Amino acid sequence: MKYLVDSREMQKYDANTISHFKVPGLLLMERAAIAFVEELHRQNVDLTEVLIVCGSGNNGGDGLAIARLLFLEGHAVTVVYAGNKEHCSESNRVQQDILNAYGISIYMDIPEKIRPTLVIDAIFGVGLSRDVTGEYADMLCRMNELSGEKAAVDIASGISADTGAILGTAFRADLTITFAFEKLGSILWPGNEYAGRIIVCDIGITKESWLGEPPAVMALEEKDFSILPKRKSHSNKGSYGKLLLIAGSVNMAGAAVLSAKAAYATGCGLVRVLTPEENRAILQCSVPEAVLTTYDKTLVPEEPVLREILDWADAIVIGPGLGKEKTSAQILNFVLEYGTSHENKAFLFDADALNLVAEQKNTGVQGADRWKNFKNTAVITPHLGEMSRLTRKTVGEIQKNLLQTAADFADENQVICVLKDEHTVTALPDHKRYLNLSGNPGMATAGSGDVLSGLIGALMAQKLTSYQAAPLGVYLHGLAGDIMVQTTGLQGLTASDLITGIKKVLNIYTQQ
Ligand SMILES: NC(=O)C1=CN([C@@H]2O[C@H](COP(=O)(O)OP(=O)(O)OC[C@H]3O[C@@H](n4cnc5c(N)ncnc54)[C@H](OP(=O)(O)O)[C@@H]3O)[C@@H](O)[C@H]2O)[C@@H](O)CC1
Ligand SMILES: Nc1ncnc2c1ncn2[C@@H]1O[C@H](COP(=O)(O)OP(=O)(O)O)[C@@H](O)[C@H]1O
Ligand SMILES: [K+]
Repeated sequence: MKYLVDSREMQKYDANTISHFKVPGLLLMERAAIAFVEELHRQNVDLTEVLIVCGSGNNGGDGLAIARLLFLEGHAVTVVYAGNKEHCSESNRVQQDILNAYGISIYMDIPEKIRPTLVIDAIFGVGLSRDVTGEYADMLCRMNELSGEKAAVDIASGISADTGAILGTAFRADLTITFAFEKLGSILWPGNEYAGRIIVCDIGITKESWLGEPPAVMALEEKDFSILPKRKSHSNKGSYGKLLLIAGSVNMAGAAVLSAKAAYATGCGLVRVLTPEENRAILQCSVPEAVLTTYDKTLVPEEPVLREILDWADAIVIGPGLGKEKTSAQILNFVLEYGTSHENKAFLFDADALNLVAEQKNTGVQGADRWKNFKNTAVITPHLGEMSRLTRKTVGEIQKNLLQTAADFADENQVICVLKDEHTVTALPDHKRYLNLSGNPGMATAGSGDVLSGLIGALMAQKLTSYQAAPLGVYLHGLAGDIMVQTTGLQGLTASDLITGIKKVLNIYTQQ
């Protein structure tokens, strides 16, 4: 597990290191500058002609210290100060004095005709507090247009460290060398397009500096696969969970097929599919391992039938390709009612199950979102369009604040909200959030979400808690895409490839 920080958290951890652990701020700044310069060398950056633009805060202080180190190594360095030299942080003032003592000039504007091989941006870091305008905006535009590689100190200036939003104008880096922890804004879109390669350097601000208050956002890493269910020799299919998939409609059998295949690929012992009779032939041919219960598309199965198959299951996934017919809505309502009184079952709502809940909620149907009352916290897996219907926010609004939207929904609805995007957010109702770092744009392909719901359902059926299964499933799904894209390429990656990918990833991580 690694942690990702926003500006408030990073500033607090900086301050804790300085005030609680008595590490002088200037020492941290020196370590930051040394780490930055070492990384430039490690990355073989051309240091023939360096331009470094520094602001008046501590990010600028880092920049001034970096300029001095490069100058002392014998490189040609031009230092430009953006802002008011007098209105600066204490450490920034000290760094200015050191440069003056070494006789290093500090210019107030970018010299004409400069042709740098490297442009370093040290104007704003995590202290950026408002839109960049006027001379600062003009300076950033000119820096972007200059020749040479572009490197940002800590975060590209103009990017919100919290949301990744461009606050007015931003520096477009090829490389961001960041300190202590990765900043959320460099990972979230559109900030990720301004960060370039991100390298994290230790400067002595560690977990101790959290003083018991860890960052709210985490990202899973390969070592977190240690909780994946493993095969035991003394076992049978009943040992690996029973998953009920309520999926597929007359024109959407494929969603049920993909979900069921993904669940078996994830090691589920038994998968049963509840689907309209029309899908029988295709399901039996495509997933002969699945058990089927079918219904007449115009007639809801009798209550005892529904109750029997729900009682049978350890985990229930409802939604992939379900359609929005009356029968689908009636089955969904039965499941929502059943869930309120069955705390030993795990539930996942996806796709049309979410669209139906949204429709009912938005037309004022009481209890449309009864998942709020589930004792065993339910998982929901909306993509941005489904989230827009559920929240009545536009996709644009949601994208601007992906983390907060998912977290608010999780809290208000007491569900685990898996908001699917380039970096999927999994928000738990206790304020914990995961940002997924695996996956690739090849996964933006039909059926990819159906694979995810079958995968998470299978993990829940194998007795991972919903809190474990949702973020781990998202991470595994992304890695399945990453492993397959190496042979399929981005365009060629299909949802079916992801199923092969799941097997490959599990083969690697459950044998260790
Ligand atoms: N000792 C430490 O704590 C360590 C910190 N470290 C480094 O410090 C960075 C954080 O430093 P920071 O907190 O000083 O904030 P920073 O990013 O320099 O920006 C603040 C300055 O920008 C200004 N300003 C803001 N927005 C503006 C706008 N839109 N337009 C115009 N001005 C604007 C603001 O002005 P003001 O609002 O006061 O008028 C203020 O002058 C961090 O990212 C890391 O690189 C490391 O060295 C490790 C040790
Ligand atoms: N650009 C991307 N990078 C990484 N993952 C992506 C990208 N685009 C989509 N995905 C992933 O692919 C899946 C798409 O799900 P969804 O839109 O529900 O597909 P479908 O409805 O076709 O099954 C999600 O898990 C999402 O996170
Ligand atoms: K910067």
